[in-house]
Amino acid sequence: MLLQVKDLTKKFRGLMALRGVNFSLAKGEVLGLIGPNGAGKTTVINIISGFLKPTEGKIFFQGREITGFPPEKIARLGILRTFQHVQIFRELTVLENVLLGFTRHLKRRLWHDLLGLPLARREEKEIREKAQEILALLGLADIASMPAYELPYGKQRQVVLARAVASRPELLLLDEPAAGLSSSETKELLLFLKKLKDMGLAMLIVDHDVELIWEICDRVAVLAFGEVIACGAPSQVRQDPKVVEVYLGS
Ligand SMILES: Nc1ncnc2c1ncn2[C@@H]1O[C@H](COP(=O)(O)OP(=O)(O)OP(=O)(O)O)[C@@H](O)[C@H]1O
Repeated sequence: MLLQVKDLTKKFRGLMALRGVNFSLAKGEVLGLIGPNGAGKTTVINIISGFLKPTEGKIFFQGREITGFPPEKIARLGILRTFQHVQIFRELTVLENVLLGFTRHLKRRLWHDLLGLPLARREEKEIREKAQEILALLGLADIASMPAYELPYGKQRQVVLARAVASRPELLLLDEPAAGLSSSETKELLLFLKKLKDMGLAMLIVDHDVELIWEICDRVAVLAFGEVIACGAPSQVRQDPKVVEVYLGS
């Protein structure tokens, strides 16, 4: 298993936000996490990515326990999260934004720059080529030299995801990727996420757009009042009477 979440509990003062949450995610798998407002979805993402510590429970990544590790360390291990609000460098071009995604792999870079060694120039050329490759693969090549602020919101979302891909994560945690998008932008996002899936990237996706979730996810876990009330293939989960009652019915 790539990721295992075991008996996760989170208390915020008097409030039990999570009560014994269990689920796992295999390599290359796309898992959806849905549920009503306040169910605890963002809290799960915050704990996996190290932004919050659980009250109880453990997180394992590639067989290693990572519970309570700081966010930078978790990111270095290959778990990358995106936020509900787009975090983009508005003045930089699309290509430059994607180039920044490579910094996780640029350990030697600074020294070679300082010493003026040819390796730095060679490495930079290689990275530019790789960034162009990613943009081409994701259908963003034609906007590579545009400044990010000129792009519509939906495209900015895609650029943020392309930058995440450039850092070669093992697992992407997406917090409401479709929030604020129009229905045509959401359709475009779905195609984009399918490309990431075809690259073999594992993803945990939290979103209220259930159509997007049914389309892209291999399995879906439903959270209500801090508990997983159903987990399985989209076709099963969407017909589960409990899920219909607490989430879909409304
Ligand atoms: N830092 C915090 N301090 C206190 N309570 C919190 C904190 N973060 C979340 N909560 C509470 O924990 C519960 C779960 O919140 P969470 O944001 O994880 O839900 P969610 O399923 O992501 O909801 P939404 O779909 O509305 O984003 C809510 O009752 C929320 O008010």
